[in-house]
Amino acid sequence: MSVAHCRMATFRPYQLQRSKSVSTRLVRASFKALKYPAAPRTWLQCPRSPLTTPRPYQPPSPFTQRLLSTMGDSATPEAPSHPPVERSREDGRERKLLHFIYDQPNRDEIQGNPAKVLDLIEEFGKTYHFMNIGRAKGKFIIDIIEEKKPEVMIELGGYVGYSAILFGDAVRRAGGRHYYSLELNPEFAAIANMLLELAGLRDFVTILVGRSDLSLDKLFSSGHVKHVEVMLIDHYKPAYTADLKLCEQLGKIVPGVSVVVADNVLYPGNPPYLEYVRSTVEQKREAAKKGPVQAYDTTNLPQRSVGSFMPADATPSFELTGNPNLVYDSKLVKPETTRDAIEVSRCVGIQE
Ligand SMILES: C[S@@+](CC[C@H](N)C(=O)[O-])C[C@H]1O[C@@H](n2cnc3c(N)ncnc32)[C@H](O)[C@@H]1O
Repeated sequence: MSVAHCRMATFRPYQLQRSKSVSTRLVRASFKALKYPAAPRTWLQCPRSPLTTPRPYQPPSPFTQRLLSTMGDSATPEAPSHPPVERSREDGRERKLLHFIYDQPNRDEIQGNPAKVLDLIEEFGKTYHFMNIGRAKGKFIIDIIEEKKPEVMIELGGYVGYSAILFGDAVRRAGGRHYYSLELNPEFAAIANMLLELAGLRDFVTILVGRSDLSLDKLFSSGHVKHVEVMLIDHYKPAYTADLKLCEQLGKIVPGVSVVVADNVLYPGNPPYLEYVRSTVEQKREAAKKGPVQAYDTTNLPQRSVGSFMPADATPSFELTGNPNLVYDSKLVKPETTRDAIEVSRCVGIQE
């Protein structure tokens, strides 16, 4: 691998500091929202003794506001002056799922049975929409797991653990050693851990909470993961290309070994990612002449995707060039029953 194209990531302590303070504020905000769920306006206006008067409401900083606006009412530290708004996807459905599953009368039969936990997630998914990959697209990924028999599989974007249960079980059955699920939202991670526990996969699957790029860097630098065998990308749409480039420039994409699967490439779609994995080496070398970039490519991405999960002006934690010399055999795989598809990119060579 050429040294010129394989610059190590430049770590910026500023980025880490920023993400730490934001997560601290998020936790505080979540507790505040839980403590004062739906207090009427008069609640704030009641005369109080100086000892019990709440501190004047401090609005969050603009950065935190933008981050929180991507995460739903339960995380928004608004002054408790009006009832929470019911918005789709932000109505606590993930917590309701946990109660639904843990309230099953036959929990002893479910314990240790990944298929039964998946069935229950799907059953509850008839009432609420969940962002799970589903069985139809999942079947193709299970085929890849059975073919490649990865020792370790990584997923970017774990949500409530559906894909970690589906593919973690498949990796274990194929003789693998471990599954890492990288998830930004600690509440989703906590729910996923409870469902993994019920599925009997808690020891096999580790959820890393935080930004995927920082977690990937940690996994590689700690030696827990030597290189990418099978990786599912299913998280912040602008980060698909950035995180793949990070793996490339750290030397973790290996010809003949690494298979990268990206979800939602048709709906909501990910044109910059498809363009990157389908480009020739010459096209990528030309683009890389600009030098390392520390920004997400959001060209032709739906605005909704750019503002989901992360603030719309978020930037990667590292300067990125990728490795333009890597050659992929990249194909769309679309089940008949879904309108969406996955992109399966196999690294097949390195062009010097
Ligand atoms: C589509 S869902 C994942 C669904 C899951 N793979 C499944 O099929 O069950 C996307 C998840 O990615 C997480 N996410 C978004 N941006 C992220 C980031 N930068 N790092 C890690 N996780 C992220 C979100 O919190 C959300 O839970």
